[in-house]
Amino acid sequence: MSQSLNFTTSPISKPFFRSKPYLSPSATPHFSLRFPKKPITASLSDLNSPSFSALVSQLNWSSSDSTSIEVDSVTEAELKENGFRSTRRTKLICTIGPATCGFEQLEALAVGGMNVARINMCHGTREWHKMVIERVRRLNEEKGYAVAVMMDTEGILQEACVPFNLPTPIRIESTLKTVESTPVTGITLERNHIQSKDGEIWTFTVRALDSPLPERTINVNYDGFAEDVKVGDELLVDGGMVRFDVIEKIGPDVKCRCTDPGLLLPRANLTFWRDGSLVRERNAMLPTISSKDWLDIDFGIAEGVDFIAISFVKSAEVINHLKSYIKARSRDSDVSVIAKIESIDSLKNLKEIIQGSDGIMVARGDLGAQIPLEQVPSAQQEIVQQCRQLNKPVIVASQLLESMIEYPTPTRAEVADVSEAVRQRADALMLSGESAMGQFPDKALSVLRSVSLRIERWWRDEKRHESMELQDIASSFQDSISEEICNSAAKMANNLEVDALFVYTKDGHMASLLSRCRPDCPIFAFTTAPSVRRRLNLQWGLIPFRLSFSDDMESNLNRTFALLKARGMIKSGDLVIAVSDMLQSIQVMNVP
Ligand SMILES: Nc1ncnc2c1ncn2[C@@H]1O[C@H](COP(=O)(O)OP(=O)(O)OP(=O)(O)O)[C@@H](O)[C@H]1O
Ligand SMILES: CC(=O)C(=O)O
Ligand SMILES: [K+]
Ligand SMILES: [Mg+2]
Repeated sequence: MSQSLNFTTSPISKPFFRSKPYLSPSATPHFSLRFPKKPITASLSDLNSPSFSALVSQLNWSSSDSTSIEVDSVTEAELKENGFRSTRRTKLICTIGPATCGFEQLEALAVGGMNVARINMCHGTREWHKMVIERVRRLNEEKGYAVAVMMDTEGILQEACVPFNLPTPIRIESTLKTVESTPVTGITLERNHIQSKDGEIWTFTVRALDSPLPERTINVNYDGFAEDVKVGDELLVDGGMVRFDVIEKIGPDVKCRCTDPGLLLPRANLTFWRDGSLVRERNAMLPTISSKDWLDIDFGIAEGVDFIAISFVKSAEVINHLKSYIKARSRDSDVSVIAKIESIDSLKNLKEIIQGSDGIMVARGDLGAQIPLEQVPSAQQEIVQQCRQLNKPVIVASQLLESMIEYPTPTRAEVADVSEAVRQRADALMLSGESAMGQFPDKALSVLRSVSLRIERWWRDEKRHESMELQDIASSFQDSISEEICNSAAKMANNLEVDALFVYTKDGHMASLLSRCRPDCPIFAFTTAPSVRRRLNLQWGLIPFRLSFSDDMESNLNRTFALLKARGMIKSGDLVIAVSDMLQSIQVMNVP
C-alpha cells in the first residue's frame, strides 16, 4: 500500500541520514524537509529508494532557521550510534591539494571527520584557492557541515643566521612609473618626480599594488618595512632630502606626514630613524609577512576564511599588527590568526606569540630544519602545554603520516607519533602532503581518526583524568568568573560522570574555557553564529551546534532537550551540566 506523505515548508531540521557509513539501520527517519520553492509529495515506498536519497541530498535548509538546531550529519550519526562518550575529541585538519580538491573528494573528507580544510598559499593559483573555498562553503551550506577554512601564508624562509646589514638601499617605487600614461589627480607631477608638500599625508605600502597607484601612495620594495617601522619613527628619503613622520600603521600600509617637503625621485633611497639613530635591527632584514602575503591576506579576508595561519612568525608584534589590520578591514573581524611556530625566533618569543594569537601551529616541517631534529619532540610538548595554559588552540602538523603519501598503511613509528600528539591533548592534528597530493587521503584521515579514538577510549577505560594544574589567565573580574565557572563545571562533570557538558556561548569564549579543562565528557557548544560554530570546530572536545537562543536559560535548555531528543541525540535520564555566557551559574540536571 502506498501512503502519501506531505513534506512541509515549515521550519525544519536538516536531513540526518546523509552520511551512509555512519547511519544506523534502525534509525527512524523523523524529519520534515524544506524544499527551495514548493512543497512536494513523496510516497513511503520512495523513502528507501536511491532516487529519494539523491533528492534529499539536493535539499537546502535554512541556516538561519530559528527553531532548528544544526549539527553535521557525521557527528549526529556518531552520537546516535555510539553515545556521547565515544565522540572524537581531537580535531582533524586536511591540507587540500590536487588529490582532494574535487567536491566529492572534499565531501569524502568531511564524512571522514575533517574539521578544518587548509589551503597553502605556497601552491596553486588564486583561482584554484577560490574554487576550493567555494566548494567547502557549498559543502557546508548544502550538506550541513561546519568545516572551517584555514589559509596558510607563504611567508619568507628565514635563515638561522643572518648578517646585520640592511638590504640597502630600500627603494621607493613611486607613481612615477605611470606618470607618462596615467595622470594622477591631486599630486603635482613633474616629468621625473613627484612633489610632496608640508603636512601632507602619504601612504608608504609594501603591498604589491598594480599601477596606477592610488593618490599619494608610494610602493616600498622592502617587504619588512611595514613590520619594522614604528609609529613615531622618522622616514628619510635620499638621506634627508624629504622627511616624513610615521603616524599610523595599517597592515601593509604606513601613513606618514610630510615634515620636510621636497621631490620624490624614482628609486629613491629610504631609511628610517628612531630616537635619533638609524634603525638597523636584525628584524629589519626579513619580514614575516611579504608583499605577496598581504595580497593573500586581503584575499582571505574577502573570501571569509575562518583562520589565517602566518608562517615563520618571529614575535608577537607581527601578530598584533595583523590582528589590528583584520579588525579594521572586516566588519565583524571574525578571522582568527594562527601563529606558526617554525623558527628559532618563534621559540624564543613563544609566550608572547601564544598570548597575541588566536591559536598556534607546531609546524614541525620547517621547525625541524631550524633546530636539531631531536629537539622537535620536546619543543612540541612545551608548545602544546603552554597553549593549554594560555587557552589557545594548538595544532600539531607535518609528517604525521608521511609514508601514507605513497603507501596505504602507516608505519608503526607514525602511529606512535600520532598517539603521542593525541596523548598530549593537542587540539588538532594536521595532514599535509598525505591529503594534498598523496595517493590515500581518505585512508590517512581514517588513521588519524581511529588512533585518536583509540587513545581517547584508553583514557576512559583507565579512568585517566587529565591532571594538569591550570593557572589563572583571566584579565578582568568578569573573565575570572567565567574561568572559575568552567573549571568547576568541568571538575564536577568528571566527578559526577555526567554524559555531557552544555555551553551556550555567543562568542565561543566559555566553550574554549571548558575545552581547556579537557573534561572526560564531550562539550556540546551551542552558538548563534555560523562563523563561531566553524571556529569552535578547531578546539578539543567541542561539538559545535548552531542554535538561536535567548537569555532565558530555562527555556533554552527545554528547547535544546526537545530538539536533541527529537533527533535521537540525547535521551531521557542523561545527566547534563550546563553553563552559559548569560547566566553565572552551573546547572546539573537529568534530561526530562
Ligand atoms: N595546492 C596545491 N597544489 C599542488 N600541490 C600541493 C598543494 N598544496 C600542497 N601541495 C603538495 O603537498 C605538499 C605538502 O603540502 P604542505 O602545504 O603541507 O607543505 P609544507 O611544505 O608542509 O607547508 P609549508 O609550506 O607551510 O611549510 C607540498 O610540498 C606540495 O607538494
Ligand atoms: C606546516 C608547515 O608549515 C611546516 O611544517 O613547516
Ligand atoms: K605555508
Ligand atoms: Mg613551514
